[in-house]
Amino acid sequence: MLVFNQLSELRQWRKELALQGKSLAFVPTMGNLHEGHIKLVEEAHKYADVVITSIFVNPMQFGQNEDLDAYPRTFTADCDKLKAVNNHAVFYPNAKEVYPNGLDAQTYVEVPDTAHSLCGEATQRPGHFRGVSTVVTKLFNLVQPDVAVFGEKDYQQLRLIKTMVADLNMPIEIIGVETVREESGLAKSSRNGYLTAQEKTLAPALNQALNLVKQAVLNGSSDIDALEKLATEFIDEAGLKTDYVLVREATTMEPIADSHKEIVILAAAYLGKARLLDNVSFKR
Ligand SMILES: Nc1ncnc2c1ncn2[C@@H]1O[C@H](COP(=O)(O)OP(=O)(O)OP(=O)(O)O)[C@@H](O)[C@H]1O
Ligand SMILES: CC(C)(CO)[C@@H](O)C(=O)[O-]
Ligand code: BAL
Repeated sequence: MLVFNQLSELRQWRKELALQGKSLAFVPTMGNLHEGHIKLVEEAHKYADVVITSIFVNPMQFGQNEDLDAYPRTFTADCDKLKAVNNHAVFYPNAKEVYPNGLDAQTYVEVPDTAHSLCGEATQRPGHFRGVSTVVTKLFNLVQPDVAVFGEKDYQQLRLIKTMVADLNMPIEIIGVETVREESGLAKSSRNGYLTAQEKTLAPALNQALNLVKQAVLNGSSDIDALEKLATEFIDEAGLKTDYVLVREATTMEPIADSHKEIVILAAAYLGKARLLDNVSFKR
């Protein structure tokens, strides 16, 4: 498996691939890989001749009091996992090369609706989505993939990338992959590593709450405020602290109307040192 630290090495390799007429699929990650990431790599193989994964803990998407320094960095173990699924190349740049003019550079990418108005993220993680759209644009410029693969676990992120790629005419197909879960229903996530054994037994309540609301919507419940409140109470009573529960139209993520058939329920909650995210989407 090839490992590129330097942007110049990556660019040279990319040119050679193009000359060979090979297509390229890209899996962006922040490392500390688990079965969710590995599923993305396996899916990526279905769409292109060659698969490249990036490992980059992007400073721009972390808030001031977030876990940038504590974020788990496990490069050697990550490479072993990637080799085992025939990932061809790893892009592992340093922050100075990705941000040559620092984090206060004048140019950034923002998808305003997602960055500012959705799902409480604007209040809980200001600047987070601007950091994601900016770094994903940089990574796309560097890697120049034909296809890029993202997890549905980060539902708003996936919607944001799809909107950005369409708005900016980026010639990249975006593939979403279903969330990989523990047997308990808990969505796999790098930050689950922050949970104690005791907290891990509480964490599945987030997914249980989503399924409760899903079932109620399928049974014809239309009092969305009451359903969001019910789920919030369920999560809080289990010992987590709800950030938000929102029942939305699946593509636009607007509040739902009777005409909407595709629904997503999004939730985030704090537990110990972790902030857990989950969602379920379905047709009614
Ligand atoms: N359980 C999962 N199933 C499928 N895809 C996932 C899962 N967890 C993460 N991904 C996807 O992997 C990609 C990289 O995510 P990232 O490296 O941030 O991992 P993470 O587990 O989401 O980490 P964190 O706990 O920091 O949110 C993203 O596209 C993300 O949606
Ligand atoms: C897409 C991403 C790699 C950008 O840093 C990150 O937000 C993630 O891991 O989901
Ligand atoms: N998986 C999303 C990356 C983040 O929370 O910063």
